[in-house]
Amino acid sequence: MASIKDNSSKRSSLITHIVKTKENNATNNDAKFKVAEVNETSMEMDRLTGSGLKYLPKWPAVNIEFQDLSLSVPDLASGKKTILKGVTGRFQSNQLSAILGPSGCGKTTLLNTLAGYKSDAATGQVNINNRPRDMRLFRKMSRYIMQNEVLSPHLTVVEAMGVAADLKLGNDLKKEQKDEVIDEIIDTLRLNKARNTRGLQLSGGEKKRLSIGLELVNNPPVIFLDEPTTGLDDAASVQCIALLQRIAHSGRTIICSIHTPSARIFEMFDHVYVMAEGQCVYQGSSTHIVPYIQEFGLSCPLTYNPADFIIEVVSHEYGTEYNEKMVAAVDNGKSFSWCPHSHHEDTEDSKGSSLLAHSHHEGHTIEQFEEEIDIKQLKSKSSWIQQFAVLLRRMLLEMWRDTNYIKLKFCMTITLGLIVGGLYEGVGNDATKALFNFGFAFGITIAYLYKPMMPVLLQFPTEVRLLKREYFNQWYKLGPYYCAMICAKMPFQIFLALIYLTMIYLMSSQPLELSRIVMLYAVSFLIAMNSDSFGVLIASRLSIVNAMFIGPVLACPMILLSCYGIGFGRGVYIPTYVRVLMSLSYIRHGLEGILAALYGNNRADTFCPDDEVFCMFRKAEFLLNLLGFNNLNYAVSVSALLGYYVFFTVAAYYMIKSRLSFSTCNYAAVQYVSQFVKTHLNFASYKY
Ligand SMILES: Nc1ncnc2c1ncn2[C@@H]1O[C@H](COP(=O)(O)OP(=O)(O)OP(=O)(O)O)[C@@H](O)[C@H]1O
Repeated sequence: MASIKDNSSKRSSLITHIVKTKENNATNNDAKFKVAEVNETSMEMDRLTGSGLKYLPKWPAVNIEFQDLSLSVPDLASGKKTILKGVTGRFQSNQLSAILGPSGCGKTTLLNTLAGYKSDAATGQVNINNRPRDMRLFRKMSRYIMQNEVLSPHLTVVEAMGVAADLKLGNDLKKEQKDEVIDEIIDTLRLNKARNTRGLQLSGGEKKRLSIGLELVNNPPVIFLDEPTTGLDDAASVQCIALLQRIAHSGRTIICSIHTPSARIFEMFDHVYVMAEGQCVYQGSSTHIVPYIQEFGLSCPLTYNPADFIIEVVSHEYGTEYNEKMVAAVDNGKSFSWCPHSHHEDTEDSKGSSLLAHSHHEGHTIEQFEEEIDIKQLKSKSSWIQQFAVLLRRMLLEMWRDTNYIKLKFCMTITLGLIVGGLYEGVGNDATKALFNFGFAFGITIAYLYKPMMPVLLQFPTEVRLLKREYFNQWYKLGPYYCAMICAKMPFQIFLALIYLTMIYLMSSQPLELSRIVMLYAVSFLIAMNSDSFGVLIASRLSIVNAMFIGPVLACPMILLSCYGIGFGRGVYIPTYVRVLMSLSYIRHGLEGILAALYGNNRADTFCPDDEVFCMFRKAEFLLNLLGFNNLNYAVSVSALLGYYVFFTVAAYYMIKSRLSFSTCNYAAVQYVSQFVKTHLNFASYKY
C-alpha cells in the first residue's frame, strides 16, 4: 500500500515533468504545446487519476531512446535480409508517438525490438531514461498490445477486467477498490454499454478498446500498440487514437505503429517517426512534416493528408532520389531538428550529433528525472496460488459457458458409448468371443488416444495466442497457468469417462467386480491424461494445421507397437530393439493395464455356452499367452503410464516456455538448444 501513500508526491512529480515538457514546447511557439495546456493536462491527470485510478501506482516519466538499431533475418535468396538499418530515435513520456511508413518498411519490427518482443537478433543500443535498457525491468513496466488481439471469448467485458485486476493487482487493493478501478477504466474507454457483453460478441472497436483497457489496469508507464486502428472504421479509429492521446497526456509513453492514418488521426500524434526501407526518413512533430518535405522541393497540396503525402514520397511516387536525401537530412534518426522541443537546437552542430551525446551533453534535450522507477512496485502483486486460482476459475467459467462444446462432447460420448457397447454386447464373459473382448480392450485404448488428443491439437495453438499476450504483458507466470490448464480439464474429462466406461462396461458384460472396475477406470483415465499431454506437447510449437497432421501420424506407430507380436504365441522371439520401441509406446502400457484389469488376478473361467463342443479361451491365462501378453503386471503398467504422463507434461511445459521466451539465456548449451528449437521446430506462425 506504499504506492497509495506515495501517490500524491509521484503525481506532483509527474505533473512537474509534464510542466517541464510543456514549457520546453512553449519555447517553440508551437500552438499545440502552450504552457496554458499544463493546466489542461493537470485536469486530465485529475480525470484519469480520478475516483478509481487514484489507487493505482504512479510512475515517473519513462523515455525511450535507441541508437543504431539494426536487425537482419535469414533470407532464402540472398542469405540475409536487413530489416532495420542502423536507425536512431527517441520516444518520450507524455507524448503519443507513431511509427509510420509504407507496408513492409519495418514498423512492426522496430516496435517489436523496442518492446523486446522479438529482439534477440537486433544490434544497437536501447536506453531507458538515459540508462541501458534492463530487459527484465523494462518488460515489467511496458505493455504490448498486438494487432490481432485475442480476448477470452466467453467472459464479459467486466469479468475480463476483473480477471486482469485480480492477476495484476493481487491483494494490493480491496475488491471494492478494484471495482472502482475497473469502472473508471470502462468509463474512460466508453465501454459502459458493452459491460456485460462477451468477448466473442464485441465489435472490432470494442475489442480493441477492451484490449487497451486490460493493459491499463495497473497503469503501465509505457504502452506499445501494433496498428491499433486496423480493422476499425474511421469513427472508431478516431475514438481509439483520441483515447490513446488522453492516456499519453496523462504522463505515459505511448508508441503505435500505424499504416495509413487519416489526416484527422495524423494530427493527433505528438511525435511521428517515419520509416522507409528500414531507415528513418523523418522524426518530429506531425505539424512539421509539410515544411520538412518542402525542404526537398516537394509541396503537399493543401487538401492532401500529409501522412499520405510522405508515404507516397518514400514509396518513390515522386522519384527515387528522395529517400536517400531524407535519411541524410535526419541522419537516420540522429537529428532531432523537427522535434517540437528541440527546435531551438536546430543548428548545424546539433544536426547529426549522436543521440547519446545529446542526452549527456545537453541536459535539456532529454529531461532529467527526479525519481527513479521503484523496482519493488514492478513486482507481481499476486502470488503463485492466487494466479492459479484466478486462472482456474476463468478456465472453468470459459468451459462452462461454451455450451456448444459441452453439448457436443456429451452427445459424442453417449453416441460412442452406445455404438461400442452395442458392437461388443455380451462379449465380456463369453469364452467363444474372447478375441472380440480383446478388441474391446484395444478399442478403449484407441478411444482414449484420440478423444482427448484431437481437441487439444485443434484448440491449443489458438489458446497460445492468448497465453502469449498475457504472459508477455506480465499478467502471470507460466507455472500457475499450466497447472490451472491441467486441472481445469480434469472434472469434465472424469465425468465423461465415467459415463462412457460405465456404458460400455455394463453393455459388454465385463465381470462385475469392484476391483476390476476401479482398475480399468484408473488405467483408462491415465491413457486419456497421457494423450492430452502428448497433444499439448505436439501443439506447443505447431500451428493448427501442422498439429492436426503430426498428431495422428505420430499416433500410428504407437498403435502398431502396442499390438506388435499379437498371435506370435508364447516364446516367439521379438528382437530387443522392437521390445524397446514397444515399451516406448504408452498405448502398449495402456493396453497391458486394461488386459490386466480384465483378465489378471486369477480371473475365473469365462462362460462356455452349452451348444459349444469346446471353448478354447475359457482360461484367461491361455488367451493372454496366445496373444503374447503373458507377463502382465498392472502396477508396472500404471507406473509406466504415470512416468510417461510426467514426461509429456514436463516436456510440454518446457516447449511452451521456450516458445514464450523473449530473452536469451546465459548458458551456451541452453541457448543452442533454444535456438535450434526456434529455428527448426518453429512451424507455428509467430506473427500473432
Ligand atoms: N522473420 C522474418 N523473416 C523474413 N522476413 C521478415 C521477417 N520478419 C519481417 N520480415 C520482413 O521484413 C519487412 C518488414 O516487416 P514489418 O512487419 O516490420 O513491416 P511493417 O512495416 O510493419 O509492414 P506492415 O505495415 O505491412 O505490417 C517485411 O518485408 C517483412 O516481410
